[in-house]
Amino acid sequence: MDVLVFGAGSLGTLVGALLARAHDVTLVGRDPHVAAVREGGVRVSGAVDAHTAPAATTEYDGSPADVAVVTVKSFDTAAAADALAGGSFEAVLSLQNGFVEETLAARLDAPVLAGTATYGARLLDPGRVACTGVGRVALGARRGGIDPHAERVGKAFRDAGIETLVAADMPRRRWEKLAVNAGINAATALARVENGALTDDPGRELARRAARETARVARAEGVSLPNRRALSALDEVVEATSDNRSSTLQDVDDEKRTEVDAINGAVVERGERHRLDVPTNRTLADLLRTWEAGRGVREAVEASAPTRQKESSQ
Ligand SMILES: NC(=O)C1=CN([C@@H]2O[C@H](COP(=O)(O)OP(=O)(O)OC[C@H]3O[C@@H](n4cnc5c(N)ncnc54)[C@H](O)[C@@H]3O)[C@@H](O)[C@H]2O)C=CC1
Ligand SMILES: CC(C)(CO)C(=O)C(=O)O
Repeated sequence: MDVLVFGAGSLGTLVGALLARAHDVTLVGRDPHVAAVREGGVRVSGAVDAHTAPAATTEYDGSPADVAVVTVKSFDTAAAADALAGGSFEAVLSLQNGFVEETLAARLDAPVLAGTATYGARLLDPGRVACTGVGRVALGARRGGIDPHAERVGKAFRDAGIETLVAADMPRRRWEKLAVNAGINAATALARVENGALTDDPGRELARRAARETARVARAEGVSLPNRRALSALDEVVEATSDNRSSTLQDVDDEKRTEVDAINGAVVERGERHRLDVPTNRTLADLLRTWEAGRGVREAVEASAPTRQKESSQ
């Protein structure tokens, strides 16, 4: 299978290098990483040991591929879709955080599959990536149901030795992952702690409040996500990744823009559609956006707009 991985950073390089064990893979990324991959391939260390030689480029040339895997940060999705628009793919798979599939689907002709990845990846140096935790890729039709493209892509991932589940309930799974990220990412980034710090109060209850709010918004969106399911997923991930520095904490460490808009910000935005107040997510989003504006990693943004309920009561 011909695979294009668009966004050869931490996750894209790990997944692309592993896929290259069984498929023809081309990474699209930036120098000096691309130059190093061209020179010596990708060395994977940590929980997985591998050395493969995918092709690599800084500019996608429109060559067709069976599947395009998108692994840019959520806020780069529209630009990535524009770059891919000239290509021909049997399917496009997003492994990103956030509800980005619609952005891809609006710009690309190919069927867009939803995916979640609980592998941990960290780009160490150009050409070197660490697998900081073996997780699982879940993928399927973004609106749920059985999809032949998902079956084919899932087989390709499994043939490359990637733990993969082809799921018919991706809407629920994406909201469940969002509840986990809403609970973990901002809290650990703002408190500058590893995920395990959320095992005990006050962090545990803070994370649970954000996750419960997220599950409530999911239900308002017509997705069946009971609080108990969101909270058990949160507990499982906190325990399984207790030594991890969340991706948002890593972004704060590196003084880089975070994915707050795709995580807590998305809960606030979707909640407003249903006149639901989500004070914990709103506060976490406003704090992270304040940090981003203060560090100049994004233009100053308006604080989250007050909910309509508040406006109507004024
Ligand atoms: N790193 C991890 O362990 C995991 C990451 N994710 C998700 O995967 C997505 C990517 O995360 P990371 O890999 O950590 O981010 P990253 O920032 O390491 O990788 C994204 C890469 O895409 C590249 N890129 C962006 N636009 C490009 C363009 N137009 N042309 C070429 N290259 C371009 C960037 O230069 C960067 O290297 C995020 O949504 C994240 O939440 C999900 C699970 C785990
Ligand atoms: C699951 C979790 C929270 C692991 O750290 C993650 O997805 C992230 O850091 O973005």
